[in-house]
Amino acid sequence: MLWLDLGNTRLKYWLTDDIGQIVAHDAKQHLQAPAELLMGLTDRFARYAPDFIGISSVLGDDLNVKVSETLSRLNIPFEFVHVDAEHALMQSAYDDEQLGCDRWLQMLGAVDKKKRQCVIGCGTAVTIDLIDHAEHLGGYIFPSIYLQRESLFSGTKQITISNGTFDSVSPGINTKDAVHRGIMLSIVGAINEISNRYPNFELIMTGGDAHIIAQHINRSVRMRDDLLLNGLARYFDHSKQT
Ligand SMILES: Nc1ncnc2c1ncn2[C@@H]1O[C@H](COP(=O)(O)OP(=O)(O)O)[C@@H](O)[C@H]1O
Ligand SMILES: CC(C)(COP(=O)(O)O)[C@@H](O)C(=O)NCCC(=O)O
Ligand SMILES: [K+]
Repeated sequence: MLWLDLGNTRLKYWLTDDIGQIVAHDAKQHLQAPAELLMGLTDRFARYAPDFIGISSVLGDDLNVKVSETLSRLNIPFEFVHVDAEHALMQSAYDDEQLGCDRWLQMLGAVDKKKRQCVIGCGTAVTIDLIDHAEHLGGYIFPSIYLQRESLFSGTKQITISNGTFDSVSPGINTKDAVHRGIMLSIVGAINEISNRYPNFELIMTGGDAHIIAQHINRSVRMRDDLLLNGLARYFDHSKQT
């Protein structure tokens, strides 16, 4: 199988064998041209001859059409995931016409009907979703640390910071530190607030920036780099059965 995750910043793919083991995977920035990036990967994909392609995309209809055109050349059946608030594995209170398919799949990949869970996706946006015994209660969307920095840079005259590291949440005594630490505190503070409000929810993190953010969280956090892939596998496994 070939699994594709088209996020706002990166295209990730995983090739798996008959028993679900990953035989190849990668993550690449697509610069809003995922179809062109995929075109360059088709030889590689064809060599593994997957029998099916499952896709999660949050890039919208126009780019999805272009991606479909590129994938059609492979002559391998493919299918985009559609969010279903009434899925057998997880019910959701969220408007399923609006819920991002990556958020939903990450939850589907984590959901356990015996648990209370808080799934934190750290990509182009940071998302925090609450699941109570396989019922999605809803969640929150924040700009990532990088988007927050870009908005300060473009919305102010005296903040000219465009690089630096997010390594602390102590008070800054210069602009560069104040910017990076303030941004990190906004996300860490939100996660701490959620974990105070929902003390019995297990914190689960995934996404490109999960490791940077997790360093500043005092509670134990379960890192799950495989959540979206697991969600894709569960989704298509289920749709084959029904
Ligand atoms: N302006 C930026 N500078 C540096 N890295 C960035 C910037 N914007 C995004 N990134 C990186 O891109 C990655 C996006 O994570 P990922 O989980 O792949 O997100 P998405 O699913 O939204 O594409 C993150 O690791 C983040 O560090
Ligand atoms: C919230 C997101 C931008 C996160 O995307 P990502 O950071 O993974 O690229 C995406 O899931 C999305 O576009 N969602 C639609 C809005 C919603 O979930 O309500
Ligand atoms: K957007």
